[in-house]
Amino acid sequence: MAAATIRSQTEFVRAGRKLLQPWFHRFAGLQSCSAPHSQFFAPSEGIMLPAGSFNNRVAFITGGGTGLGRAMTTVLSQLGAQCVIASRKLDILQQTANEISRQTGNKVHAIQCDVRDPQAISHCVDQMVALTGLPDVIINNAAGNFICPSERLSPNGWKSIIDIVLNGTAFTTLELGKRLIQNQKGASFLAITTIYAESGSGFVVPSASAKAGVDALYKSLAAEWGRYGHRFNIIQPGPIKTKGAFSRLDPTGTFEKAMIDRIPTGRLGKPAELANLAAYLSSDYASWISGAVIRFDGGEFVSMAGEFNELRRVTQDQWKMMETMIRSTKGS
Ligand SMILES: CCC/C=C/C=C/C(=O)SCCNC(=O)CCNC(=O)[C@H](O)C(C)(C)COP(=O)(O)OP(=O)(O)OC[C@H]1O[C@@H](n2cnc3c(N)ncnc32)[C@H](O)[C@@H]1OP(=O)(O)O
Ligand SMILES: NC(=O)C1=CN([C@@H]2O[C@H](COP(=O)(O)OP(=O)(O)OC[C@H]3O[C@@H](n4cnc5c(N)ncnc54)[C@H](OP(=O)(O)O)[C@@H]3O)[C@@H](O)[C@H]2O)C=CC1
Repeated sequence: MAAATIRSQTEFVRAGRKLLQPWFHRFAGLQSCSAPHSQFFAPSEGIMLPAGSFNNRVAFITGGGTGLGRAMTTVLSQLGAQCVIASRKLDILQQTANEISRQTGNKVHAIQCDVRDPQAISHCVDQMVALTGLPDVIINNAAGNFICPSERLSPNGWKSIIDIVLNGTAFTTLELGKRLIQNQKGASFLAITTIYAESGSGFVVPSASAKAGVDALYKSLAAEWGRYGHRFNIIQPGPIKTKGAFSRLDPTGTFEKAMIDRIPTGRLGKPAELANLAAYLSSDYASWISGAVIRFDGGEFVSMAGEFNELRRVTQDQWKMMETMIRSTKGS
């Protein structure tokens, strides 16, 4: 029975790839997914900041049990922070917390919390205060997403993404912000959005709308709450392979090559690279950075934006021919 299910899932994925392959080649213009020039941009995945940079600090990371949240928690914990991770699935959180604590020697706490529910957030913060006190670092990383033609989207499909991403970030930020203000405690807030928060994107319209809202929320609060000692920054990542993201955005594995092909640095990002940037922005080394929006995408955004960027594919012979044609044109 299990074998039959696995076989049918494999066949389903194969069928999906086959179905999408002609579309993929026609529209992405892909010849090959290999990018030899990525050798110039090899990732450095070691920890960047000096040891102890987060000693005596508490960091709160939503969605810290998996993917990029887990990577950020690992780096902050390695740098001395006491971390608190929160999301819906307590078993996954606890497993991650135990593994990171064991690896770094610093305690990671796991608290169940659905960020869509303001009361659950308030309860989560109560638990955190009892365990660690209020945080110095807050990373709003929890998200939900799936690719879907907008004409297939139900009201609840729209609502589920807006609730996790925009409302979840707002509820978490407001709850913590108010308590920090009351306690006259400064903090660094960081939101993980995405490159298409800026451009918008078809097929992920609820996510694009919610992430754009988060960008506006964080830029606005950077202006308003500096007077309380609070910094607000945003990282907009491009594609970084995690199970959570790629299972919802590239379920057949068809689009990964197209992403790599259009990224000027020729590869996807690595969770550890994002974690180093997040740690820097959350650290005292970045105490003069607030209201910043950092695009972290190997150049993908500008690569997709420029009218003539597809001319990268033109060969030297084709250039020679075109140059001759252009130079031979007289008058307008
Ligand atoms: C590549 C570069 C840019 C990348 C950007 C990446 C951005 C990211 O955010 S990646 C993060 C991805 N991680 C996750 O999504 C993890 C968490 N996700 C989830 O838990 C689920 O996927 C979901 C977001 C759907 C929420 O799960 P929940 O159990 O709360 O909801 P459901 O009851 O399953 O669904 C709620 C309504 O949505 C409809 N729906 C779900 N999936 C789809 C789909 N694939 N297509 C269309 N509609 C979908 C579902 O039917 C429900 O609506 P309704 O039936 O009307 O009740
Ligand atoms: N990977 C990528 O290519 C990119 C990712 N991003 C962003 O990076 C962040 C991390 O994504 P990534 O690590 O890839 O994906 P994951 O799916 O691994 O991370 C999403 C996390 O959000 C948590 N979460 C979802 N819904 C809720 C909820 N209602 N309440 C609390 N927590 C919730 C999930 O935990 P649980 O299920 O336990 O609740 C999970 O840990 C997201 O903000 C995403 O938008 C942006 C651009 C690119």
